[in-house]
Amino acid sequence: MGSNATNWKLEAHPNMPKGKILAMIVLDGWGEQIKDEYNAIHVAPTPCMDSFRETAPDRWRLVKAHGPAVGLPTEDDMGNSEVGHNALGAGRIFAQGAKLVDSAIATGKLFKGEGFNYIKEAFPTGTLHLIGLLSDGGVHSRYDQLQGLMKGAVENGCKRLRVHALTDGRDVLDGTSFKFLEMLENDLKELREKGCDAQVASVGGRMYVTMDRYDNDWNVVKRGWDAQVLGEAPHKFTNALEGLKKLKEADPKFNDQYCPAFVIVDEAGKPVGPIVDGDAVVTINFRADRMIMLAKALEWEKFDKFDRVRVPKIRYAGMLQYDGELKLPTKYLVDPPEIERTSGEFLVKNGVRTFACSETVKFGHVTFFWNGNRSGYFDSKLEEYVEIPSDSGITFNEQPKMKALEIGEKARDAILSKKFDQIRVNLPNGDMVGHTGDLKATIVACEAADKAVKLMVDAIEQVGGIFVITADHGNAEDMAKRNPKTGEPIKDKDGNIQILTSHTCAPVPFIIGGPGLAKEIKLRKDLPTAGLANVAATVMNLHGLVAPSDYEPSMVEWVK
Ligand SMILES: O=C(O)[C@@H](CO)OP(=O)(O)O
Ligand SMILES: [Mn+2]
Ligand SMILES: [Mn+2]
Repeated sequence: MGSNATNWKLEAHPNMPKGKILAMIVLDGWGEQIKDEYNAIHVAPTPCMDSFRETAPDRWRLVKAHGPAVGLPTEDDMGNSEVGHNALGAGRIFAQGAKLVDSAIATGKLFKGEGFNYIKEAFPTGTLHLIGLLSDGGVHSRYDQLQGLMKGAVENGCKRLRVHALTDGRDVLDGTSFKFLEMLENDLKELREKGCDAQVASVGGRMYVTMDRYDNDWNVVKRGWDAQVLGEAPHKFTNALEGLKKLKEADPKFNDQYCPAFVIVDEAGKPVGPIVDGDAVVTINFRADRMIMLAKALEWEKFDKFDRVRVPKIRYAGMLQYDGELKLPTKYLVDPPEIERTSGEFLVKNGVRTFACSETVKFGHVTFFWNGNRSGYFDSKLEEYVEIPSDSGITFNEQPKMKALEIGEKARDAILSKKFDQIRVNLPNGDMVGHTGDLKATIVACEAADKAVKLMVDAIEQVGGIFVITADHGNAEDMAKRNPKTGEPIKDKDGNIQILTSHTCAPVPFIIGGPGLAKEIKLRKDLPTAGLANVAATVMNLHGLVAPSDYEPSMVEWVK
């Protein structure tokens, strides 16, 4: 159903009252896991979060936050912020980027589409550049999709191929960049045997090169631009894998996420793959947030974020279109999921005044992702979105409290002002610090997030409101790689654990409470497999409204 045909009116709920101020709190990266020393949430003092389960166990449950429950291909796919917030906001499960690309490649549809035809025009005389995250994490990209794309491009006439690889270590174990680069080198060798001049052109770690988001730090994108487009970087090597090895040897603190940028040069010292006029470029990530800034640099004529020095005339396509509102990029290989009629839009159109807040690194999560990958307000008279600037240029284990307190205070003030019906926040700590793999810092991070929750819950007490607390996926609850059968942390011969920097497949808590929550409102017992997509209808009920019939069912009911 297109938005033109949409009936936006939501019926009043027969029993649940309207007009309660509702705090919608998302703890990023906060799952439920074995309570041992590698569970940072368990180790951290989190008296507020603990109290809900202890004092009102019937208002506490777990919900699914990974795999098919959030539109990902398989049960082995851990959750992530994009799919998690999409599901939370949309109230329905959409086949997500990962799945859409899989099927477009498997059916060959990708190679017949408008986007591919567009870049194909460059094949006879130009080079095809593929830029993106090199791992099988499945959060932003997947290696088998890159393989499929390279193979299909060569079959469709690509004669010269360059890969600009971004090492991961965040969605996969740190140190695996070597394995993936080796796989890539082997695949490129095979393509060369088929007559395509295929090589790695540049490498850099995702958090230091290219994959910034929400305009947090344009230097990150500039480093990538210099290496990928201009062929300039602080390090130059004739072989990618050797380059990676040398950088690791030279720096004891080396890790995949922050690998410095380097370019591959030929025997004469000339970069093998700068991007030049007449080339084609594809950004291979399917996930939007960390590709948007690069897409702007590649596509926008007017651009003042950094000096691009040289702007090549290229044919550029994204794996997906990353921003439907901005139509960015204009060309793309796979149609993104059409996430329409989100709860945010419904609620605003039914007069629910909405306040949303996070710090920069997660700001788009409670706005852009929540609203179905859509930027901006639905109705600027009824909405206010506040972004608190994140620290930039540091890894978050250096400042694990991040801006939790500031977010909590802003939300508290918004609650107490009574100017809003819904106050929605994302608290990034568990996730952002969890990704650093620093257990001690993650414990501090979880404590800070708990304090922020307390600020909001106390404010809800004062205004007689309702709170809803959940998370978008797991992360901080598990900082060690575990044996999948026993759940025991895997230890090496020296007894050291393998640090887990990634998200998890754990379920996440879902909690309701507050003085405005009538005692007749109960969590349903008949939805044991409910997931994040069930939250939107629940929240609509708590606002006194009946959810649209195609939404996943509400987890609450009125019991006399
Ligand atoms: O940092 C990110 O991009 C992802 C992990 O790849 O985390 P999140 O989904 O929580 O934003
Ligand atoms: Mn997240
Ligand atoms: Mn994360």
